[in-house]
Amino acid sequence: MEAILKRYFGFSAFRPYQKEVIQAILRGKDCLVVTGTGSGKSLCYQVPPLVVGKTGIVVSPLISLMQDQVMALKQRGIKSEYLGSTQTDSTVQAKAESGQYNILFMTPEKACSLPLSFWSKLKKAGICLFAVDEAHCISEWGHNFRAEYELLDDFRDVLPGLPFVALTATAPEKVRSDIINYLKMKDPQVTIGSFDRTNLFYGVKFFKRPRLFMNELVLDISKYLASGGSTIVYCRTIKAVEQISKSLKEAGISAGIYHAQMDKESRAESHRLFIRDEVQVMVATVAFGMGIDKPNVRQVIHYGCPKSLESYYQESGRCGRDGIASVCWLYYTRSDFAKAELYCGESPTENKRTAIMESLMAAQRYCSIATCRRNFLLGYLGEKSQSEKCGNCDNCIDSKKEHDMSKEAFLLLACIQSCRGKWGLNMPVDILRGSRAKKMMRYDQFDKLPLYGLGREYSSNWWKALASQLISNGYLTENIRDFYRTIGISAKGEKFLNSARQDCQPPLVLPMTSEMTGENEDASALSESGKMDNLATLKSGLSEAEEKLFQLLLEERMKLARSARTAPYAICGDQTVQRIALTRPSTKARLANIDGVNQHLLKMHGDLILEAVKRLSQQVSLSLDGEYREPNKRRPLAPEKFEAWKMWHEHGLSVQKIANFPGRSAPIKETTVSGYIVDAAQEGYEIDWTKFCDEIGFTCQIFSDIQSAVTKVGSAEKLKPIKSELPEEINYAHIKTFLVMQSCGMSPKGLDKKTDKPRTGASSLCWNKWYMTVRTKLHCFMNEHIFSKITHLKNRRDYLNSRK
Ligand SMILES: Nc1ncnc2c1ncn2[C@@H]1O[C@H](COP(=O)(O)OP(=O)(O)OP(=O)(O)O)[C@@H](O)[C@H]1O
Repeated sequence: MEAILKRYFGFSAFRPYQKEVIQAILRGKDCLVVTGTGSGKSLCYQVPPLVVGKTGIVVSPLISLMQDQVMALKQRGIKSEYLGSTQTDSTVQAKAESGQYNILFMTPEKACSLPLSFWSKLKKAGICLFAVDEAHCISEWGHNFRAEYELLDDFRDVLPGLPFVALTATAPEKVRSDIINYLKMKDPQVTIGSFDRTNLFYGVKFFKRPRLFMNELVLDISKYLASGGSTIVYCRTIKAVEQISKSLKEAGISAGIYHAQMDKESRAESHRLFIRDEVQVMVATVAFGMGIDKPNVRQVIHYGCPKSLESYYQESGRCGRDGIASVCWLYYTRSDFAKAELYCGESPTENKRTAIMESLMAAQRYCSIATCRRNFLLGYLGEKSQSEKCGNCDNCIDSKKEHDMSKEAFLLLACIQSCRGKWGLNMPVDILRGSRAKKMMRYDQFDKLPLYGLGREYSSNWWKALASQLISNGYLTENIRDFYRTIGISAKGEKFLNSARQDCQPPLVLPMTSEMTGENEDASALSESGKMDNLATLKSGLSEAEEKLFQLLLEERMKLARSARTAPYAICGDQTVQRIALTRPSTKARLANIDGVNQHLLKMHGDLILEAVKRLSQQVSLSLDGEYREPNKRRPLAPEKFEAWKMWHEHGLSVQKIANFPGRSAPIKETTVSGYIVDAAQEGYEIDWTKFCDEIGFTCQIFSDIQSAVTKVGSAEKLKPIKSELPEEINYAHIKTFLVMQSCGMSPKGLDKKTDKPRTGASSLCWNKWYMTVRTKLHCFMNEHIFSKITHLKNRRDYLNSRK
C-alpha cells in the first residue's frame, strides 16, 4: 500500500485514518468517513482500486468536481474518467464497462440511468468499491440536499456484496444516521476525524460602510496576488459579485466571476480559468461551491456573513487544502444579520425555520465573539479543542482590550427586562437610543420609560455589539419564535441586575470588540489592515532567496501545465514545489525522494524540473542539494532569548517587567529584552507586531527615519553606522525591529492608528445621574413589575427637571 502511495501520489505516509479506512474497504466492509475539508478523504477510495486492480465507482454531485479530479488523477498516471451529461467522448462508457479505468466517476443521475447490462459487464471485469462522495447530500438535514442521492440505495441490489463508502466533511449525528440508513450500510466502519484545519487562519472584520469593505478587500487581495496565491471572494448576492469585480477591475486586478445566472459555458470557462491559475481571483456566489478542489487557494474572503456556520466551514475550507498557511476572512456589517426572515421564507416547516434561524444565529455569534474563533467553530461542529487559544485567529493574535461595562450592561439588561421577552434586540436598543419611531408610542408607551433615550451616546450598532458580548457571556439569551428572534435575560443576567446596590455596582469586565471600538470607521479599517500585515503565521518561513526560487519554480510549473493542457496543481502541489525550492535536487533520485513527487511526474517532467532547478538556483545564488527543513518551523534560539519571548508572548509580561523580573540575578536593559524578542521573531517565533511596536514606541516616523538612514548608509549589514545617522532616542532595538519587519515583508501601516482609547466612559454619559437613580430603584423593586416602577421614575425625573 505504501509503495502505491509513493508511486502514484508521491506521498511517503498515509494520514492516520486513511490506512484504517483503506484496509477496511479491502476487507469488503462498508465505511462512513467524516473528516474535515481537505483532510485527504479522496485517497480512501483512490488507493483500493490501485491495490486490487479493479474499478472503483465514485458518485459525485458535480460534473466540474469530477472533471478536476479526473484531470489530477491522469497527471498521476491513474486511469480515470467520468460519466455525465457533459462527457463528449462516446467511447468512455464502453471502455468503462470493460474495466479499463481504475476510477470511474459519475453523477447520481447518470448512475441511475445506466442500463443493468453496463453494471453486469463491469462486475465481470471487476469492481472493488462504490463510493458516495459529499454523502451529506443524501440527507434533508444536510446543507446541500439532492433528491437523486436518495435513489442510490438501489445499487445495493445491483452490486451485492460490494463495499459502500460514504464520505463527507460535515455530518452531524442526524445526517450520519440518514447516510447509513439510506445507503443500507451494514455494520459500517465509522471514522470520524478532526475538523481542525490548523494551517488556516480565521479572522473577522466589521465594517460600517460598504465603501470601506471594498477598499479593504482590494488591499487584501493585492497582497496575495504578489505571492502568486489564489483568492476566492464569496458574496451573498449576484449584485455584490458584479460590484466587487468592477472595483477590482478599477484597481487593475482581473477577476473571474461565477454565479447561477451566468450561462453554463461562461461558468465552465470561469471555473477553468481559475483552476488553471489563468485568473488568480474568483468573485462568486456560493454557486461556486462544492466543486472546488483547487489545493492552492491561499485566501477565502466572505463578503457578508454566511447563512450558517456549516456552510462557512465548507466554503472557507476550500482554502489551503495543500496544507500551506492560508487565510479565511469574514467581512460583515450588522445588516447581514437581519436576513433571517428572508431565508426562513424559503422554508415551509417550522422545524426547518428553527434550524435556519439557529444556523444564522451561530454564524452571527461567530462574528461577534471576542474569544478564539477556531474553538468556537470546532465546538459548533461538535469537536472539543485542545486548548483555549489556537494562536492562529484574529482574536488569539490580537486579544481585545477589556473594560468595565457594568453601567452600560445594567442599562441594557434593565431595558430588555422592561420589554418582558416579547421583543428582539432592536426594540430595547431603540428605547435606549430614544428612537422617535411610531412603535415606541404604539407599544406599551416605551417612550415614557425612564430609560428612554438614556443610551443616545452610543450608536445602535454599539449597543448591539454589547448585547452580543452579553449573549456570549451568558447574561442574555436569544430565543426563536417562528420567524423572529426575541431577547431575554438569563438567570446570570438576573443575578447581575439584582446585585446592583445604591452605592456600588459589581464590575462587569467585557472585551471591546472592533464594533465597539471602531466607531471611527477609518481607524477601524486601518487597524484591521495593520493587523493583517502582522499575522506572522502567514509567512512562508522561506528565506528571501528560497522564496524567490519558489516563485520562479511556480512560473516553470505554469509553463509545464500550459503545455500539458492541465492545471498547475495537477502537475504537482505548491507544497511539493516549496520542498523542491528548499532542497534543490541535482539528481532524479533526490527529486524522487521529495514528498509529493510521484513516478508519473518524474517520468514526464523529471529532466525539465532538474534543469530548471539548476538554472534558477544559480540565478538566486543558492547551492544545489540543500538540506530539507520544515518551512515555518522555528529555528533554535538562545535560552535567554527564548525565555524573554515566552514571557512576553505567552505570559503577557511587559518588556519592562521582563527586564526587572525578580528571578534574575540582576536586571537587564529594556532594549536588550526588546532585542531578544525581535531576534525570536526573526527565527520564526510569532509575535504581535502591533502590540510590540506600541510597547517600544516604534512609530511610522521612526520606521521612515531608519529607512532613510539605511538608504544613506547603503547597507544594513552593520547597525552602528545606521545608529549614528539617527537621533539619540532611536535605539538599536528600533533598528533591529525595522530590519526584521522588513525581512518579513511587513509595512508600518497601522502602527500609529491604534484605537486603544476606549470610547467615552460611562461617566460622561448624559444619563449618568439618572443611571444611579434607576439602578437603585430597580434594585428595590426588582421582584415586582419593573416596567411600572421605571415609569414612576421617569415621572419623577420630569418632576425634578421641572423644578430646575
Ligand atoms: N497521505 C497524504 N500525505 C500528504 N498529502 C495528502 C495525503 N492525503 C491527501 N493529501 C493531500 O491533501 C489534500 C486534500 O485531499 P482531498 O482532496 O482528498 O481532501 P478531502 O478530505 O476529500 O476534502 P473535501 O472534503 O474538501 O473534499 C490534497 O492536496 C491531497 O493531495
